[in-house]
Amino acid sequence: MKTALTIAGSDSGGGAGIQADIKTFSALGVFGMSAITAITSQNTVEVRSVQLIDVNIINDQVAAVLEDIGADAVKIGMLATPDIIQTVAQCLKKYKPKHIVLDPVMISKGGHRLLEEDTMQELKSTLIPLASLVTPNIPEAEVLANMPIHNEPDMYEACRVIKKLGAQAVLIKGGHLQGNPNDLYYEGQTFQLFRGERIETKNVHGTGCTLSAAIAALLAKGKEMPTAIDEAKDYITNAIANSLNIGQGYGPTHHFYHLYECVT
Ligand SMILES: Nc1ncnc2c1ncn2[C@@H]1O[C@H](COP(=O)(O)OP(=O)(O)O)[C@@H](O)[C@H]1O
Ligand SMILES: Cc1ncc(COP(=O)(O)OP(=O)(O)O)c(N)n1
Repeated sequence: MKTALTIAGSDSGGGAGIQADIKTFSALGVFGMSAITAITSQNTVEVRSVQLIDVNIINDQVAAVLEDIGADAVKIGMLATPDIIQTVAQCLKKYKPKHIVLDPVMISKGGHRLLEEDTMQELKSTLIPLASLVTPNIPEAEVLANMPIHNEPDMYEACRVIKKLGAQAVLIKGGHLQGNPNDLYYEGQTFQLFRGERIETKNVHGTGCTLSAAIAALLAKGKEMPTAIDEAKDYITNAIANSLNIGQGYGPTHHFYHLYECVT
């Protein structure tokens, strides 16, 4: 049984964060474990409050898991402060997991900041260089690349800029652009565009979390990076197509166990 550890925030609404990650790991046949960095009180409409977890508790969660069980892949989500980023980076340097997928969560779909202002530089200098893959959406890529992204050609330039921050590879997700949601992968030599067809739905809460968790799970299962991204793209597309109409706002993308057959 392959294992994956998510180091991220808790979403009480169940659609994003460690809840989305664990559901995705399980749906893809990987044993999921979690180290919680923040407790968020949220639903499909809003984030009502956030309680950050003490860095010593974050460190202990990661150490407890990696010293006993280990992890074939690590997925990183919401890390709200420089101290939390430094703590997680120290753990990654100590335990050296083979695959590290970093989803640079900054703002929730409902517009709530999940990353404090002074944390961006720490993310760039301390954490991104440790990542096997960093998976920004368009707004996050604009911040990381310090440039506007209006179209796919801009995505190519932004990939080059973000790659220079030190990650082994970059995947800029195209869902926030007009037109089809194509995602662009760049590992420093060549580009690969993973094409999608837009599904008209408001139920896109947690799509980024779910995609990065699916990539981590598939890497844990031994898939090469482009294959992992390709199969994770199929997974998230199916999840969106089968998403749940629950709550008043952005519904969650549903995690079907039968999707497991779609990507194996
Ligand atoms: N309406 C949609 N239909 C199909 N795929 C989508 C849709 N919106 C986003 N995606 C895909 O879902 C994943 C998450 O993308 P995106 O929404 O851009 O990131 P985030 O959820 O982090 O904001 C990407 O693979 C993207 O191409
Ligand atoms: C605890 C927590 N982590 C991440 C998010 C981001 O989820 P969402 O707002 O749906 O954005 P994407 O996952 O689609 O990038 C969150 N809301 N809460």
